[in-house]
Amino acid sequence: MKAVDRHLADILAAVRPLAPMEVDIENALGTVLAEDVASPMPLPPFDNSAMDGYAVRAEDVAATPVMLPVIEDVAAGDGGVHAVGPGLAARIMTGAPVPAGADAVVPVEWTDGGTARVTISRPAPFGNAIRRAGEDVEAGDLVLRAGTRVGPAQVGILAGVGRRRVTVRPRPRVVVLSTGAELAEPGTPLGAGQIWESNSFMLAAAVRQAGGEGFRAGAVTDDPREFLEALDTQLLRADAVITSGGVSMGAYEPVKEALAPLGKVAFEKVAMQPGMPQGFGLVGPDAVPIFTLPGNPVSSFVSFVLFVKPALLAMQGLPTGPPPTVRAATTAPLRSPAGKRSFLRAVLSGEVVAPVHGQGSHQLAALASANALIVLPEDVTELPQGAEVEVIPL
Ligand SMILES: Nc1nc2c(c(=O)[nH]1)N[C@H]1C(S)=C(S)[C@@H](COP(=O)(O)OP(=O)(O)OC[C@H]3O[C@@H](n4cnc5c(N)ncnc54)[C@H](O)[C@@H]3O)O[C@H]1N2
Ligand code: MOO
Ligand SMILES: [Mg+2]
Repeated sequence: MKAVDRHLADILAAVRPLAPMEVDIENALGTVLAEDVASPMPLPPFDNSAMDGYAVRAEDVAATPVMLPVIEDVAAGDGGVHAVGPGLAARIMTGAPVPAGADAVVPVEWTDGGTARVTISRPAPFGNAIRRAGEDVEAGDLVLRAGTRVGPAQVGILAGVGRRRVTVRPRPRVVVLSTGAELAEPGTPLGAGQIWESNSFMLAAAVRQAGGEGFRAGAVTDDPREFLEALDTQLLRADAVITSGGVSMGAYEPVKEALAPLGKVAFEKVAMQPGMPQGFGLVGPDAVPIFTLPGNPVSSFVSFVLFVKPALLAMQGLPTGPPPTVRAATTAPLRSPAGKRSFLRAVLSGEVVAPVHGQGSHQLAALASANALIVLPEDVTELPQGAEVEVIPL
């Protein structure tokens, strides 16, 4: 059997970051920046008021109460603003440029709110309520680095430095193709021997959570020709393909039967539980990565976490590798088959981790009740309650 680490290493050696492309910042959410972004100018670009009030010279309001003539109103967006001379004030609004000569803003609450003249009841020290040019960013400063995942705040600063378009690595478009004659669409009635199809929904959601766009291509039956036709069509829009089912030792294994003869996908037994039957390769004229995951729902989920997600991160130009782990003490004794790495579904809370009831690779409800995977190494078969274990938070 192939080692888990070897299988991941082979996959990561074969996948490449997607080509960068320019997008409108409105479509940048969730992508990864492929360029460093600098600000062309200081932010704020000019000294401006932090409050609604009066722009004054601090020395003129050192002794209060004091009455000052108001020379004009300065609103946010005003251009040619007059200087504030000694003994004068300008009524100013939040975000408006601080007039030359003024060095403090008196909030309106400390005044009588006058328009022709204002009486100020409290001194405002030098610099009061003034936001200085360049306080956030100096001209030329990097505000975002290549490799940053774009969230709402990153979209905001892109706009804030005047960018409309930005170069990113796109979200990988991943087609999820399920196989199995027994599969019925959720929301439709079940026939005899049928179950509702869940893997394509779960895997498409996992793709989205990993920064990609997941497309469900629906389920095909156990006919390898039907599978190949569906694959051919889907390859046109896919940066990667995930299949579920049809890769084990049965008489009807459409994925294996269709792809094995083409010699592009290596079907292997990986030394893990669940998720032993695996396949990976590059298919079609564009050498699109394909992950052929086992059909048992928990097996396909664990396979995604271990192999597909790291590959999707690499395709987005992000640092990648095995899923990050933490350490915790198990609340129950644990068992694992010799020679296989086990991934037990568990609930992690702080320093302790409790395996959930139902560790079968078909037990999707048990998976849905878990928030972590306990990792038991290949050479471990038993651990007592309280032992420290490695845990993958989900
Ligand atoms: N003789 C052997 N039998 C099996 C072996 C083996 O080594 N020797 N391996 C077992 C293991 S481990 C796994 S995992 C499964 C993998 O099977 P396949 O990848 O071929 O998947 P299927 O046979 O199509 O389905 C397995 C199981 O999962 C259910 N399934 C499949 N697709 C979906 C879906 N989209 N949504 C919900 N459930 C799905 C399917 O009904 C089966 O119950 O093989 C073992 N057998
Ligand atoms: O390895 Mo299968 O993936 O246990 O159920
Ligand atoms: Mg099978």
